[in-house]
Amino acid sequence: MLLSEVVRDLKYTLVKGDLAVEAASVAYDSREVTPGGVFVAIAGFTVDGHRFIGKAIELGAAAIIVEKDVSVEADVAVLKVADTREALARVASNFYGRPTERMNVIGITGTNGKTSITYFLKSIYEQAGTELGIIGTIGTVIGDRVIKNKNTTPESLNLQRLFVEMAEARLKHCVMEVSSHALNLKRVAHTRFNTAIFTNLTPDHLELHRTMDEYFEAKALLFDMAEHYNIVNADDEYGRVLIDRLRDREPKLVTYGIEREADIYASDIHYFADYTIYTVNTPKGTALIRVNLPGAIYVYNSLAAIAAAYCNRFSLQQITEGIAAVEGIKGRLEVVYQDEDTKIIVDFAHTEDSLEKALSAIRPFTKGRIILVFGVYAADGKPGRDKRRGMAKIAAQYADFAVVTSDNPKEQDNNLIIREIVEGIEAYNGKYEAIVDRREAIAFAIELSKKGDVILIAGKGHETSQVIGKTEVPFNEAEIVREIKGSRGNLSAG
Ligand SMILES: CC(=O)N[C@H]1[C@@H](OP(=O)(O)OP(=O)(O)OC[C@H]2O[C@@H](n3ccc(=O)[nH]c3=O)[C@H](O)[C@@H]2O)O[C@H](CO)[C@@H](O)[C@@H]1O[C@H](C)C(=O)N[C@@H](C)C(=O)N[C@H](CCC(=O)O)C(=O)O
Ligand SMILES: Nc1ncnc2c1ncn2[C@@H]1O[C@H](COP(=O)(O)OP(=O)(O)OP(=O)(O)O)[C@@H](O)[C@H]1O
Repeated sequence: MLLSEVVRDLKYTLVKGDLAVEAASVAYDSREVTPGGVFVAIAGFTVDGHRFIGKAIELGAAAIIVEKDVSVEADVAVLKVADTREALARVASNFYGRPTERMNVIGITGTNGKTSITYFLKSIYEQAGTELGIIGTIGTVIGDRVIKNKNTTPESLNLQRLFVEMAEARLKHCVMEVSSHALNLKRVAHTRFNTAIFTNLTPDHLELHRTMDEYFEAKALLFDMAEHYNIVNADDEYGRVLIDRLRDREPKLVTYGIEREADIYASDIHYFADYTIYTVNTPKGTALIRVNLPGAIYVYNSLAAIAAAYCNRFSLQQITEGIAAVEGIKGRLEVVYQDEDTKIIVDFAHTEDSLEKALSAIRPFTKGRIILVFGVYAADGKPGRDKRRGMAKIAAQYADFAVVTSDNPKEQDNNLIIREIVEGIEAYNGKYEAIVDRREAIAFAIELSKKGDVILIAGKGHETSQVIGKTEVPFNEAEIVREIKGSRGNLSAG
């Protein structure tokens, strides 16, 4: 493709060189530049990509896109733009032939529930005989293939490439999780969304966004991008702020909820230990829904998926069958062990709100105690301390006993993290034991449990490794539970 085509609709100043050259590839990492490629220099959080222009030229770059003044002697084209992250998204979309112009893309943002919604939607599409690709925390799913993503929402260049892979696999529909980081860092700029969904907003990622309002404004960006529908949770405080902003505006606003008036809402909800039954009310009629996951959170998540499917013209029968066909979601209140005495559940809850919701979903069906095994990963500083304190408070108030352990301590001081959590639990008179090694902590909880108790292992969900320092060590909680339990009992999942 000619460089002039690659930079179509990009606002730039041509500092040197000309655009009538072939552009063989695009890279935002100098180490990935190939001969004849375009290198986009990004000033990152750790290093400044402009420092690696020399390296990119050594590897054969034909063009460089920068946002700073640079001096380049080599015979390459240099284009200066206002924001290279935005430029990367434009160039990536052009280079891959603007794939989302021929695709139906549904974007989901919000603190919790995004992954679950992608799986409910995939199932509805499948029941109706249509394939839906997924991009999110669990990876990119294209048919039977799961590709690991470095980020929940990949960098624009990787993202546009994934859309092309979906198109090559003849997928015309994609649902993706859109993180607030991605919106701020322009990873989804120049992606065309048909529908946008807002789940909820509770404290998380405050090390990057600083305040809840900043965090909200980052999420809100998605709702200026969707072309046909904006779907918003009417029961969420920030959802209602968004609704006020989006009402009487294009695209069409569709609300969902349980408590407040909404276009699509649940009534007659009956909660059971492993599933929930409710009536969904839509402008086109009602239907009985069975969700094979417990708790109000999965009523909300399934409602969001139903709203998106409704907007995309699926029938109530297809919707009902699709939701019922989801037997469970990896690491989401997943029962990894059950016998007549104990139930052991693994869940991805890693924020204050999600931990509270996960514990609340389990409580009504627990005859004995809830023993919670958890740690908190959060960087140092006030947002990190607040998160540890907040989750400790929930543990003290909603669990009967907490085994405090490590999550993904990364390069943080694990003992300090655990000490801060323990202080938080003590402040609310909670019962606890602190065991740094997560496997030992799980073993301790199992040893401690008595007939009727439920063990909730929270924080890592579907993840199969633990990051300690810079090392990623294998850590599969379902397998670990099975090993500890040996051949006793009856494994129900994993
Ligand atoms: C804090 C953050 O968001 N960092 C993201 C950012 O990295 P960065 O700015 O630190 O990059 P950097 O290392 O400073 O490098 C700057 C530039 O120089 C380039 N470089 C670097 C070295 C070199 O030799 N040559 C070279 O060209 C790099 O490729 C890069 O383009 O840009 C990278 C490329 O897009 C991202 O992969 C990276 O995500 C990191 C891995 C991350 O952990 N991000 C998290 C916070 C995140 O984005 N999370 C959200 C939400 C998750 C959730 O749902 O909870 C997500 O969407 O994943
Ligand atoms: N609607 C909800 N409201 C609050 N908490 C929820 C909701 N849905 C799920 N959760 C809790 O949050 C955890 C993460 O859920 P899920 O993976 O669906 O969210 P997510 O938005 O994809 O999160 P992340 O971006 O961190 O991957 C679940 O394991 C559960 O404990």
